[in-house]
Amino acid sequence: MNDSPSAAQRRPPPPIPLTILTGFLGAGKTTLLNTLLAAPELSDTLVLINEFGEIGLDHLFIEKVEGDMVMMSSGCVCCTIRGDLVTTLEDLLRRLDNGRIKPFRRVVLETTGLADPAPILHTIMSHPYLVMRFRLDGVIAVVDAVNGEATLDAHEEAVKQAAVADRLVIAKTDLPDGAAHAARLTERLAALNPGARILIAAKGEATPQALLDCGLYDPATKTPRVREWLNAEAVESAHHDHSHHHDHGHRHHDVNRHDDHIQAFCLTGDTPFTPPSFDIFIDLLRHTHGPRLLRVKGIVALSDEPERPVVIHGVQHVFHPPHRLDAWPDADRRTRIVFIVKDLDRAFVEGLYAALINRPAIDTPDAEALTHNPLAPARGGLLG
Ligand SMILES: Nc1nc2c(ncn2[C@@H]2O[C@H](COP(=O)(O)OP(=O)(O)OP(=O)(O)O)[C@@H](O)[C@H]2O)c(=O)[nH]1
Repeated sequence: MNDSPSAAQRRPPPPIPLTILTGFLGAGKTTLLNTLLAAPELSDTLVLINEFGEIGLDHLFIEKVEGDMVMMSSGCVCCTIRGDLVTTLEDLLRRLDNGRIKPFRRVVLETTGLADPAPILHTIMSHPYLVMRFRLDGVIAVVDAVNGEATLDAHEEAVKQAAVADRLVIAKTDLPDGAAHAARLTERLAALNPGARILIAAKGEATPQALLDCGLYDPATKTPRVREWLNAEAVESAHHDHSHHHDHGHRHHDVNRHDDHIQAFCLTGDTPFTPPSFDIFIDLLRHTHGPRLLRVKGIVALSDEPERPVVIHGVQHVFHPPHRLDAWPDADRRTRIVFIVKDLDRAFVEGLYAALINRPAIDTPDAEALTHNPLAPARGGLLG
């Protein structure tokens, strides 16, 4: 049956994929963007530049479109965020819906080199309208092989940028200084963010195919790609390697090193949560440790419908509305949640999980105590 025009008009348009391109000052973000924009996959892309201070992109611009909008030599439209990200995105959607702007199919948001990407992810995910219109496709962080290690030592923002990324692009390995540092930098980045793929720009690895559509949904088949998105196996095996190094004293914990405040781990468990205990798990985590949760992604087994897991995605205290899948993506039926955290003890998260699935442990409240706590957050949480 055909939809009436009014029904078709009421249906919200498919969400637009939004990629966040980050990396420290001078790392090579614009250079990478220029290369990517030349590819047909990025035609009809809207580029948003969140510049800090002076805009050094004049070489990209050929034609003024309207206000802050410019047409770039690639044919893509570019806009500079001068004020608020939400206002800019809302304004762009209005212009798109009114046909006052060249239609775009994808958005790339280049952050300032000094940006902590977590609040940007958080802003988009927590906005009731933007979360419907945009689909967070992925975070790409560019790291400069020449200065990368020094930058990671000196700037916590750079560590956070690398830690929350889905893809890490190492630039400038074509320079002798860069080539010399590439192996050590790669190792450090892999320890910091074991779930992210590392791509070397000078080897031509940073292609649109490798960088785009790395979110949860495959836009072509419209099926979830949980396994690749989580990359939980990589996070788990990196944790084992890391413990091994600790056991042998090869790597020393340095409280002043930014990397040592950030860790990635995967919580894995066979026992499903009950829906109320899962709500409490997330509520307690975000209320007690919200700012420490740089990124949380997972697939979760719930006891009400064990064959239909829930996918979660959170940044700080904001969580995307959980999404029920029709089935498990593979034979593995375990809950797997990848945590990228700052100054948060893995044992706390594991203890909370154990308590909520009723695995007894010394000095840990059981699920009954947590779910029937009169001080616990009221119902109506993530799962309603
Ligand atoms: N040799 C070499 N130079 C590069 C590479 N990537 C970037 N550069 C150079 O590094 C400088 C900074 O690159 P940009 O792409 O402007 O870096 P950015 O991260 O956008 O910089 P900001 O916007 O200032 O934060 C430029 O001079 C680039 O030409 C690379 O892979 N190899």
